[in-house]
Amino acid sequence: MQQTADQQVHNLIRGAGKAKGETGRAKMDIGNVESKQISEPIKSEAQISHLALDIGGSLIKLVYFSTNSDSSSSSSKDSVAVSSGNEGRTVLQGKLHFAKFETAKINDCIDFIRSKQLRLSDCQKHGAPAGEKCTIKATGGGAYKYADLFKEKLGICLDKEDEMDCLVAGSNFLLKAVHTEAFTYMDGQKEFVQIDHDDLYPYMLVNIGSGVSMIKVDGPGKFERVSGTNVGGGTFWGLGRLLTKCKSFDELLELSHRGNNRVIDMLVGDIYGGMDYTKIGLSSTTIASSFGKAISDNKELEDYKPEDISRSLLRMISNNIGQISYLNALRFGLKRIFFAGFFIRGHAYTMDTIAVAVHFWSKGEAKAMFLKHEGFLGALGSFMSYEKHGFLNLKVHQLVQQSPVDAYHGGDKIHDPPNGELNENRSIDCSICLS
Ligand SMILES: Nc1ncnc2c1ncn2[C@@H]1O[C@H](COP(=O)(O)OP(=O)(O)OP(=O)(O)O)[C@@H](O)[C@H]1O
Ligand SMILES: CC(C)(CO)[C@@H](O)C(=O)NCCC(=O)O
Repeated sequence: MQQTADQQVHNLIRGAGKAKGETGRAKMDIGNVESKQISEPIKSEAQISHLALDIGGSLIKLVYFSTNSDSSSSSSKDSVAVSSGNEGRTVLQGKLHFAKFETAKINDCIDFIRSKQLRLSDCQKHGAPAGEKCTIKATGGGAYKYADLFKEKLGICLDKEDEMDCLVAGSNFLLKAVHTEAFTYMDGQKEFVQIDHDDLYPYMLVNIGSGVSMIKVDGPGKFERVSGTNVGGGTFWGLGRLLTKCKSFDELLELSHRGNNRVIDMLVGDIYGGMDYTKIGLSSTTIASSFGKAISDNKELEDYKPEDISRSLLRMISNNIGQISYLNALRFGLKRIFFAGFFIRGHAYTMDTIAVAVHFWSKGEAKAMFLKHEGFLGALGSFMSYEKHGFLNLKVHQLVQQSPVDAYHGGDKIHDPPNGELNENRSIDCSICLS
């Protein structure tokens, strides 16, 4: 059922603890979380509950709730018993936090969770029958692949949630609850999009992870994965690594800033002697063939600058995804396409290329939009699926651009994306209501 504007922040989430008869709180600490310093001393205390995971082909995403701990580590100070509409329930004020790790470095993620002291004993302390394992919600292929590893190393069972369900739940939640979530990006201009909650559906969700999923969303829990492509973020990073010898995704992305794709791409003008092909609407600067110049240049790979290769590759993949997305939106008459997934990284050139592709192929009819919490849809959806096990009501107060906790936030500390967006560092002020 669609929520009204006033109701939308009261998404009902049930905590796993309810099923076990506990209060839904587990005592955990926020530590120094530079992944290489996981075992460093804990810097600050906070009550953390309801950790959820999305374990993808490239990255592991974590979403967790912590109570405010600025003044005290006492849970009673942070939790507020609220009367109207919440009789008999405990309301915890706090933040939703986001962190990520490379899937190839899953042990860093496990160490991070361990540093939060999410212990089996906490689950049992709060009422889990002896012998019953501590469980956390998890989605993505890794929830299956790494289930035994989590059990073995942390004694934690992964309670698996469907990846597409979680992506859609996360997307619907963000679009309704965070009013500066969606934005357009064109010619270097970012513009926030006001979402009309009564006119959100249908829309196309394109999640660009390692691979790409295109999902037609018709309502809460109502969706169909209508297409996908294996040419996605994994392709950019994988091919880019081989072609440039870059050591990290961010280095590859960074390189693309300085590159000139025209050195490698064959343009319409290269074929038409510098002229436009006006009759079919192609300007001389349109890319006729990505990497096409490499066939005639008589150059070896080493003769090309890594930055030019990176830029051509990024352009090729972003353009292709934009085009396929639009063609699928066209199949279903969808005008709004939201792009998410960690491939985007709030990166100007990527967003611009996708937006131009959608604009070009739709002749301005369809609109590409991007999400601030782009890479965390699945993890958020996973977090929200706690509703299946108990009562927990999540209320978002506001989006905080840069949380104080960010100074020691989790995950692999990476360079700031070029446009200054720190997507994995955002936290959301909210409260959860336990009953
Ligand atoms: N620090 C990083 N390390 C590796 N890849 C990164 C990084 N930052 C962004 N990326 C990009 O994000 C992609 C992964 O995005 P995302 O986490 O949304 O997908 P995933 O869940 O890993 O993949 P899938 O859903 O296909 O299993 C990578 O393939 C890469 O293009
Ligand atoms: C396989 C998944 C769903 C895993 O997240 C993703 O990587 C994806 O959508 N890949 C594209 C597969 C395809 O439709 O061709």
